[in-house]
Amino acid sequence: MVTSSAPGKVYLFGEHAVVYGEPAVPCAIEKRARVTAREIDEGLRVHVDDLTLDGYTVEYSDGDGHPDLEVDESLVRAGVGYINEAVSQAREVADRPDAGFEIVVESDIPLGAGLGSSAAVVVAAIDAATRELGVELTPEEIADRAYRVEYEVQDGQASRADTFCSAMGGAVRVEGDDCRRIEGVGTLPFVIGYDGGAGDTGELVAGVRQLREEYEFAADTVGAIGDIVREGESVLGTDDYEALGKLLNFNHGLLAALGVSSRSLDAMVWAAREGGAAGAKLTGAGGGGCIVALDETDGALTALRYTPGCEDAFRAELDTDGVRRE
Ligand SMILES: Nc1ncnc2c1ncn2[C@@H]1O[C@H](COP(=O)(O)OP(=O)(O)OP(=O)(O)O)[C@@H](O)[C@H]1O
Ligand SMILES: C[C@@](O)(CCO)CC(=O)[O-]
Repeated sequence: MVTSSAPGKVYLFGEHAVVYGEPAVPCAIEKRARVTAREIDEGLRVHVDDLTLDGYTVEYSDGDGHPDLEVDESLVRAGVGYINEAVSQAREVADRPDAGFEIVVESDIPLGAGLGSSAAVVVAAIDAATRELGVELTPEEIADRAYRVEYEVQDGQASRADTFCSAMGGAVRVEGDDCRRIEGVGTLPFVIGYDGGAGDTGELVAGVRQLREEYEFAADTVGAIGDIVREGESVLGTDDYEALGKLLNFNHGLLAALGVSSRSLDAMVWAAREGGAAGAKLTGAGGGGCIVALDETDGALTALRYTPGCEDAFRAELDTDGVRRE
């Protein structure tokens, strides 16, 4: 039996624009998904705890119905898809097409909220299942296999950013197929606000695509996000949180212009800024979910906790570890 874990992430800069070949900088955070894999005679049994924040448990096997009636069927179907594909990757890598698995998934990362829950689950699952079959992949190989899973399950709507960041840990830079770790970043005082909701990544990406096709200035806006990322890279590692924060604020404004913010995300961004954060922006696909702020003091955290619509607020340090065996 092998247990592996992998971190979630926030985008310091560049979500959405990364879909059009601009660079992005996601950062791994100390919130993890843990997956345990045990080889069994045949088939696939999966136990999922915390599929929603309310902590339902779902159990299913190949071909079975889904006996848990309390969890939304589409959520279960999507969850099944990620695990099935991750297990297929492990079977292929080990050249064991018929290997059976019992898989247990536990995760601290809210779903569809911009913190990369699916990537963390897939990365941890591939690592645990391959090790259980006696094969050890490098983090880069796991990142590549996990990207193929996300690409498959999300119908081609996936960049390499989430999976590469989760596998490698730390701050990373992704531009098309070019993925690398950014060394020497030091600490980043992330504060996260969560509105309890989620966004539909596919729909939000499609909305930006449409705007980009309709208006040249929307295409320019996407390009300007790329400029912010390039500027941000030169500030990373200097501990100049004020300069970084200003760029976070600018990035949020452009994402809002592209229509991917929401009332509750904007409210949390403003609460964090007024609480003293150096800057704040939505993270991930948007529409609902999480914002990320930079704040060394407790000001933004306290302000978020008193903000109507903010369900949870917490600190999440940069996690320099990527996928690891527990
Ligand atoms: N603990 C878990 N157990 C099983 N499946 C999970 C778990 N966490 C996430 N998933 C799967 O990942 C899906 C969410 O992935 P999605 O890509 O929509 O959002 P995200 O990765 O959380 O956020 P974002 O891509 O905006 O950063 C869930 O609907 C579920 O299918
Ligand atoms: C919106 C997006 O840029 C980030 C979602 O986490 C989509 C992607 O890169 O796959």
